[in-house]
Amino acid sequence: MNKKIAIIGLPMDLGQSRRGVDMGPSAIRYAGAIERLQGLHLEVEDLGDISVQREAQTTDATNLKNLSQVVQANSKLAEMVDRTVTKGVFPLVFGGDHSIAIGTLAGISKHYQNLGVIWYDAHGDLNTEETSPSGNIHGMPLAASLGMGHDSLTKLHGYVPKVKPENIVVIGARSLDPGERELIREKGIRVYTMHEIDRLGMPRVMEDAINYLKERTDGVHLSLDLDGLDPSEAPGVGTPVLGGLTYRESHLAMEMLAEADIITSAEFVEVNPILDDKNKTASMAVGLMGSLFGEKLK
Ligand SMILES: NC(=[NH2+])NCCC[C@H](N)C(=O)O
Ligand SMILES: [Mn+2]
Ligand SMILES: [Mn+2]
Repeated sequence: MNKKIAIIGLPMDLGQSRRGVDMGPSAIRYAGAIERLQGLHLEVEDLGDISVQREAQTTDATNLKNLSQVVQANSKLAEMVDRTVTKGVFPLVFGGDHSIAIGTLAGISKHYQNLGVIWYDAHGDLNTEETSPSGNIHGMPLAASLGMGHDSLTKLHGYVPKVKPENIVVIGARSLDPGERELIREKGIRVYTMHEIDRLGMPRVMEDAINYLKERTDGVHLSLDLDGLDPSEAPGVGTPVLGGLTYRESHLAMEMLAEADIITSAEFVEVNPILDDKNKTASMAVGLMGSLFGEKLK
């Protein structure tokens, strides 16, 4: 794995309806992310937070909430991530709601022929403005990256699509809207729902996912939504869904990714310190980061 890491924060909550995820980057830093990575002898540079314009520049003539602000913030993120990858540095992005994956993927994907994506999440985030039950853009980033949805989201950073359906693996899904299920079926996206994880166990699921991606991709982005974890352990998220992954399973998943050495960029999103219990969810994000970057007990 790349020894040089650049941290980029995007303190944005405009892709969903609850205040608080804009404080995610501070909470993750406060939980000791940088020290943890430095402890692994990695060279870490914190590029700070991207500024977010809260007021709309134009009135959006769509049912997508805060579209112009989300596009503006994501365009800045795409620029920064693009520059980071160009320098040969590993981009590590702290959110913010999950709509920021649109910008992260836009900045990364042009550097690869076949970028793989691991979407670690309770949700598919495969809605478009037609299928979304909420109008919240954080439920749309994976669809947008596939080239589906509103033009200003799909065309962000100047090219479409960012990922191919066969290069995506979703892990931990347990809340999928009807339109998302249809898209998964239609595009043949590989999804390990909680059902497969319970039946096969995390070791087998990760082994499968890693082998699958290794065969077809030349880089893999990890997009980790903390609501993939069970809310009893990770309460600091805006859209909790019961029946989720444990912290232990998630650690194992990260350790297996570290061993396979396939991850080339990552983001940790949806940490909401206002809903959290003593910064526990942010601390879990940091713990998982440790494992992802090769922390070992012996
Ligand atoms: N990144 C997330 N937490 N996404 C939750 C999405 C929830 C729901 N599917 C929606 O479209 O509104
Ligand atoms: Mn998500
Ligand atoms: Mn989610």
